[in-house]
Amino acid sequence: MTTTMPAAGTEMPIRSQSVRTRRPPTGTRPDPLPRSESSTRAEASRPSRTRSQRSTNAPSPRHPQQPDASAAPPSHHAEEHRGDGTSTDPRRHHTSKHKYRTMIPAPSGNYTFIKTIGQGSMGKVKLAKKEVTGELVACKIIERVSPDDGRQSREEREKADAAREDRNAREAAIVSLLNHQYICGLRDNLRTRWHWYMLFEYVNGGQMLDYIISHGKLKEKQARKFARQIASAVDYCHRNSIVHRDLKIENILISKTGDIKIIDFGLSNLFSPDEDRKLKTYCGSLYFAAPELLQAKPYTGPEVDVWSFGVVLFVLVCGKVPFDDQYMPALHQKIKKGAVDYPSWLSSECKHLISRMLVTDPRQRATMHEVMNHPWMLKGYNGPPENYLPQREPLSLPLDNEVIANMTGFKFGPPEYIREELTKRIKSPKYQAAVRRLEREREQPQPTPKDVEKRRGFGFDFYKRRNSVTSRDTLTTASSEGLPIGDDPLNAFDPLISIYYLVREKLEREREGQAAQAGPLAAPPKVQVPPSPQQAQPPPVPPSPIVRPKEKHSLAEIVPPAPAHTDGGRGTRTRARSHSEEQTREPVKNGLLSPDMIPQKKESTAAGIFRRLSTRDRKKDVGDPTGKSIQKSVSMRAKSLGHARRESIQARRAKREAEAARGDAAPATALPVREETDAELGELDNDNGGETSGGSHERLEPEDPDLAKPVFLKGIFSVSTTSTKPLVEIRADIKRVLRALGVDYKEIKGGFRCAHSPSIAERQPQYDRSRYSHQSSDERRGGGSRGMDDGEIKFEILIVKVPIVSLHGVQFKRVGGDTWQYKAMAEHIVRELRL
Ligand SMILES: Nc1ncnc2c1ncn2[C@@H]1O[C@H](COP(=O)(O)OP(=O)(O)OP(=O)(O)O)[C@@H](O)[C@H]1O
Repeated sequence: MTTTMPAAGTEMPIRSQSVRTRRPPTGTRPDPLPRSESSTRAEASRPSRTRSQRSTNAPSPRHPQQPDASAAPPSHHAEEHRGDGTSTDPRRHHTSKHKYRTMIPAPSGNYTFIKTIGQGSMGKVKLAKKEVTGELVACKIIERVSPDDGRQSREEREKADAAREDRNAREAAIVSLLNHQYICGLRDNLRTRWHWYMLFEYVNGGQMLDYIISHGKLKEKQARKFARQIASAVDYCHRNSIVHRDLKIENILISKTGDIKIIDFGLSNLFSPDEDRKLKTYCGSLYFAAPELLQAKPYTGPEVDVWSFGVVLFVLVCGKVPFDDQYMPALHQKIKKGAVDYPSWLSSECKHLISRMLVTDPRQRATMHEVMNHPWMLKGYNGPPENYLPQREPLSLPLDNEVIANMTGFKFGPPEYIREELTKRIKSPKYQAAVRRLEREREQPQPTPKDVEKRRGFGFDFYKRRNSVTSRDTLTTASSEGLPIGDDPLNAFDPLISIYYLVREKLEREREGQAAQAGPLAAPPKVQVPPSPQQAQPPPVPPSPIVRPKEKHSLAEIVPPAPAHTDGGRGTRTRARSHSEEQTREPVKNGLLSPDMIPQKKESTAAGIFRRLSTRDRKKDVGDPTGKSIQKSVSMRAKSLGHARRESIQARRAKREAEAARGDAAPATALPVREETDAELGELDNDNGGETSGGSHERLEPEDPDLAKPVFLKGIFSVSTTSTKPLVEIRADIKRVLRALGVDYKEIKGGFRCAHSPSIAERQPQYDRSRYSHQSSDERRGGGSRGMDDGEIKFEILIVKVPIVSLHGVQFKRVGGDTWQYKAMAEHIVRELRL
């Protein structure tokens, strides 16, 4: 296929690792510029607006995906003052204590910031509340302009800013189109003169990383549940020609229902099956980066996600990364060699799956199809994970103008050009041949369940190495149907076609939403599309209504007459099965489930997950031969909600008292969920969580009695330890340990906000740019000194109150900084606390 489209392969280089080269302290040498910056020169040279134009801060309402074209990156020397009293001079802006506004006027309504909940290399992530509805969102704030710190010339800064602008627009465009239950959804998107504000659904169950720090590795059954959800989301992306490129444990959050949500599409891009449109940006976290990225080899896309997914899976089941070294060149070598030490207690199936994903030769590496159909993934389920891809038909002419007009954010060019290119692709012999092949398949009689099993790989010998794989079928069979990418006209045939589908589906969703708001009579009936033979999978099920992942489920959909663990049995495209895996598997406890009980069902599901997560095999922890398993002591004390429920409160109390009297460690208790109310969240000061004075001196009782109050547990996964000690003592212990470890802290409501700059000896591999050939996260962001000092980690320690039983728990939450340094510090603190 000939093309001049800049869809894939001509992307902006981004960064190499997000574990994490932090911005160097001001005054260090400038980072080298990303390699392909030249392609954004046109963007960089875009004229800045006049003073009067610039004074209009709030953009006009527009399609959320569509950046505010009027908010062009400002001149670096512009200075002006906004209506909200903050200076818009970039230089002042970066030094001002009050960097960000307290409210943002997004297209769908105003949002008020509550507090900072995360810090990435892009900037801060703040919890915000929509004024009208009270909905909580996570607002990712990305600066558009590098500060003038004297390290780069004006021209260099403008080039870097222009490249960053493209990447931000692409991230916003991609996340606004994705619609998947395991991908964090974009609620709103606003671009002002100085910032992008991306408002995502707030994922409030905590980070997967925190859970692993608290509890150690997961049982394989639990890891499988998460792995299937990750596979579902990744396959959905790949089939839409999108590669994430930054899959890592930090980018997996847990929702309140105990399901995963993938975040951070800041490094994602479109990919093409065409050999001549391979990607060339070497990005992602070093620990999770595929060896071909370290070798700067061009790649198609999906294969690098498969590698990172393999590392994530290893972390889930082992509680540590498979490749680790304090010395970065040695770490590089380990990754390139791909030699992994598998703990003896890992099942052979799990080992085999990971070893297929961590194959250094990308042509030999498992495809998503193989991963999703691997026996380990299928164990306990009737089939591979559902990818929740909507049903699609091949494209035909004429094309929809409205859809084309909304294909923005990817630098595809003007609508007429997109139309022309799409038309070319649809008329191309390759596309037409693919459509004919699909039609032939559809005309064939429905395959028997046995046939389908064979096709889906049940009969595939996963334990035999495939010797005869070609580059093409290895790299391109990301489809869970087994159709090579580039041969399937419906999925990942071409990035332009994929985006056309995604935009069309988004517009349909919006129309449906509007119709639903207008009332049930106005809502058009949903069309039931019979599945194609290709879509039909065993076991055969009666046709069900089409339901999108995020749509409300009818009672019938929520409570299917399916047996437990049946999520995968009906094919990867059968949208009727759009309820979550957990919902499917959760048995109906009695026959009396009524529609108004459905929300409670979700909560009980969450509790169920927690129960399963918490009942880990402690013996296996002890048997970790590597001695590196995370937080052994903590997990040894972990105890499940199931246990908590089974034991009477009185019995537990008596036991605790006896243990306390003996001086034993108190058992950690898995906790029922209680969400913070909006009112509680609102009590926290903006950005400082209600913090008071610095913690350089110890007070047994904080001056503000409110500070001493524990916060209620938020989410379901994060309590690392519990203690029978009085709250005052726990606080004093924490302060003692923090001081001993040289951690700066501030008391905030319910706990401590901490910052620490690890010593050289404490540091995980540091990414010395003079030796590391890839672009850093700083470069991804376009340079500048925003963010934390090199090596600094920020985290919170919250003392949470365990409802029902009178225990307190200590919860850690990374706010920013290197993940693995944070992990090491959190483990150290917990060890020292000896709760
Ligand atoms: N939707 C969300 N809900 C809750 N917390 C979130 C959400 N999105 C992000 N966060 C928090 O903010 C942190 C940083 O977010 P994110 O990874 O998107 O930013 P980033 O600047 O791209 O980071 P990185 O440097 O890792 O690329 C996350 O680790 C998480 O703790």
